[in-house]
Amino acid sequence: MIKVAVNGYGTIGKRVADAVAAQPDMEIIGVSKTKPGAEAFVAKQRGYPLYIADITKKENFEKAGIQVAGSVADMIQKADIIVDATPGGVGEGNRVLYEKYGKKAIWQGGEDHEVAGFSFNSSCNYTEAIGKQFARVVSCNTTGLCRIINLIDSAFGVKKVRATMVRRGGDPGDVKRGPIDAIVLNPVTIPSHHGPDVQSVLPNINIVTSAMIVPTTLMHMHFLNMELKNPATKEQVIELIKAHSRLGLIEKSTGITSTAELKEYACDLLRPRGDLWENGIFKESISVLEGTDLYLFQAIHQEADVVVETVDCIRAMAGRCQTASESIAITNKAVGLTAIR
Ligand SMILES: NC(=O)C1=CN([C@@H]2O[C@H](COP(=O)(O)OP(=O)(O)OC[C@H]3O[C@@H](n4cnc5c(N)ncnc54)[C@H](O)[C@@H]3O)[C@@H](O)[C@H]2O)C=CC1
Ligand SMILES: O=C(OP(=O)(O)O)[C@H](O)COP(=O)(O)O
Repeated sequence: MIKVAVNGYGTIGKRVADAVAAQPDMEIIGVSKTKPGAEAFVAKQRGYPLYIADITKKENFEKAGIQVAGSVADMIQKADIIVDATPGGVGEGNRVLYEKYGKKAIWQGGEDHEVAGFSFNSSCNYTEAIGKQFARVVSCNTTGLCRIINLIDSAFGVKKVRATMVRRGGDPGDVKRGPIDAIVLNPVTIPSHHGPDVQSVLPNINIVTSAMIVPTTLMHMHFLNMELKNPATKEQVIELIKAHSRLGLIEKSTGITSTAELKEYACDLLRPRGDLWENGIFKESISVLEGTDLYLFQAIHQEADVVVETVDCIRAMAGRCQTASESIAITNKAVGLTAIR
């Protein structure tokens, strides 16, 4: 069993912990928090040993009835690999600890590519991660972009991508975030950071992105245009999407034309936490104009899509599966991911 620690048991960390615990070849040896709170109680209920960043705060946890297994340094020493899901910018400072104990570590998309020197997406560069000490799973938006762009590029060649991201303001539990009543250009400059981030995984893709933030918490929405090198038909694109286990297709007959209805659908399908690990591509939006001009809308569940990628990244770095398809199949089966059709 691969011994996995999750440093930072928040929105992403708690999902990664459950996904790892569900795998046949991995186990959670500990998760970490800074303060006692609802997520610490969830960790206790799940039976994950809880470690804390600042051991002098141990009493605060114990007073709240939460047992502390030790410090983050203790946790790291017990693990084969650490998933760092601390808030963006915090994880970079943890690298010295992972180096000190000679451990493998995976960061999330809030950190810069340079923190690991390697950015990961299961469908695009799984084999490059095999045996690596450090990797970064790209952000939720970049993950959603990489999946579809790489698929289309492999089949028809992509000359140029233009994409606009309508980003959720914060996660459902992020009560202090906004905006409450605005569409914020974020960033106001073009290109946004998403294009270069896609290129950290797919260096040969010519891409320009722009982004804004809106007052919603459920999902992001992407508008994508890909100029193709070779002609394609709408039907061919749909067949390719259907064959990809992490690209979901939203049929007209569902009546779903929004993130809210899509999230409700995922909840009604009894996905854990209503998580949509796959891209939600609106079938009706797929259009190929003049043979080489592909357009589509896709919804991305920011809290979920990177979770399954992180599990594959663990398996690749541990050297357990030599191909992406093998690892993706194990991960999907263990969490119960069958892409929506
Ligand atoms: N929330 C999202 O939609 C997505 C987040 N990401 C990335 O995932 C990473 C984590 O983000 P979230 O889960 O949203 O953050 P979060 O704020 O929900 O969770 C972070 C957790 O880390 C803990 N923490 C803070 N400092 C710590 C420290 N020094 N040591 C140990 N634990 C510490 C906090 O108590 C909290 O439980 C970031 O890099 C973010 O950019 C990536 C994709 C989507
Ligand atoms: O990494 C993300 O988005 P991004 O790809 O737009 O940077 C996640 O949705 C987290 O974004 P946040 O930094 O707004 O919490």
